[in-house]
Amino acid sequence: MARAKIALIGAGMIGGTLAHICAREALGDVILFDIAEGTPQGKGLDIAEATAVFGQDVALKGANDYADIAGADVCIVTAGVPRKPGMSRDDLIGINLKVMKAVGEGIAKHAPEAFVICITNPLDAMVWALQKFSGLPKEKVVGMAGVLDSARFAYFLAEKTGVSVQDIHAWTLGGHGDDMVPMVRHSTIGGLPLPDAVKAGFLSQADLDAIVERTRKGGGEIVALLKTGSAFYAPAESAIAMAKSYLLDQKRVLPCAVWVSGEYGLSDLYVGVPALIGASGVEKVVEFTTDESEKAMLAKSVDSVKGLIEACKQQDPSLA
Ligand SMILES: NC(=O)C1=CN([C@@H]2O[C@H](COP(=O)(O)OP(=O)(O)OC[C@H]3O[C@@H](n4cnc5c(N)ncnc54)[C@H](O)[C@@H]3O)[C@@H](O)[C@H]2O)C=CC1
Ligand SMILES: O=C([O-])CC(=O)C(=O)O
Repeated sequence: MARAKIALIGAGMIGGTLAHICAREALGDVILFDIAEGTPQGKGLDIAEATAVFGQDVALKGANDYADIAGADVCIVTAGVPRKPGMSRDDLIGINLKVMKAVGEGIAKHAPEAFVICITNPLDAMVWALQKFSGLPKEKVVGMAGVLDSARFAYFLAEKTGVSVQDIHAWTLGGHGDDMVPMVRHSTIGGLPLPDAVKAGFLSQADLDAIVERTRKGGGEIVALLKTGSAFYAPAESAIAMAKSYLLDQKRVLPCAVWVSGEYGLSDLYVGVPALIGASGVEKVVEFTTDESEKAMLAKSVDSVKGLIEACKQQDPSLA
């Protein structure tokens, strides 16, 4: 079988990391696309030279022309700008919405059959705009945030309790902002829902509350440390998990920003929910039971996403 073709739109910190993982895992041949001349070519060549060390026969190519993404099976979009300390993700709309227009049109023209994973922030609004600008089927355009948010939640729980990250399953719902909803009742340590894990003495309620808060602000914590940009290793790994589920038809259930049509009482927007990803793209949305407090938190998070979508429509009336 021919190798898959993976187009990385944006060859910055996350794009370069994605290319490295794609090559090491031989997920497919990689096109690194960027508007910056030399950056995608340089990163592509650097990683291509590394393939002779780790022994994978994959091709990597840098490009500044959308024609090079032709026929891509997967496009992972990180084009745009990241935030710096003192900024919120929402402050990026002005620049990144314009980038999504160019990227959406490029993908529509050259890779309309691709499964598209958007990472650019503010995530829920940018994936919504990317789907509109590209006109690709909604089940083939998804946003990466929940895999990252729930990975942070799981890691903090593992760090606090000493239990292997492999036996912690954490879930978050909602938009990728500080009011995201870590799902305490549905997340488990060794199979125990977190309230039971507290009763069993794995961690205290105060520890759990602090971890929920730290998860919500996890992106900002890294921005404050790095000072020049935002997280890139964990975001890249998270998008790779989604790409693999599509390419290998793994049918994993992963928290992703997907188009909702009635699930959780929501419709006509992109928001983070558990989604089954297989060869057809988003094949199913999994609906957790939600109690009154979870419903209220989700509603607040969704309101933030709706506000961002309104801001996009005001900036670009073609989206209205
Ligand atoms: N959804 C999530 O969970 C996360 C989202 N992000 C977001 O991902 C985005 C990328 O982050 P990084 O890779 O760290 O940024 P970066 O600045 O290292 O890379 C962005 C790249 O996009 C390129 N670019 C800018 N305009 C472009 C255009 N019109 N067409 C093609 N390429 C273009 C730039 O030249 C640059 O190489 C940011 O918006 C950031 O906020 C970052 C972490 C997590
Ligand atoms: O916080 C940021 O700006 C980048 C991001 O979305 C994350 O790391 O969760």
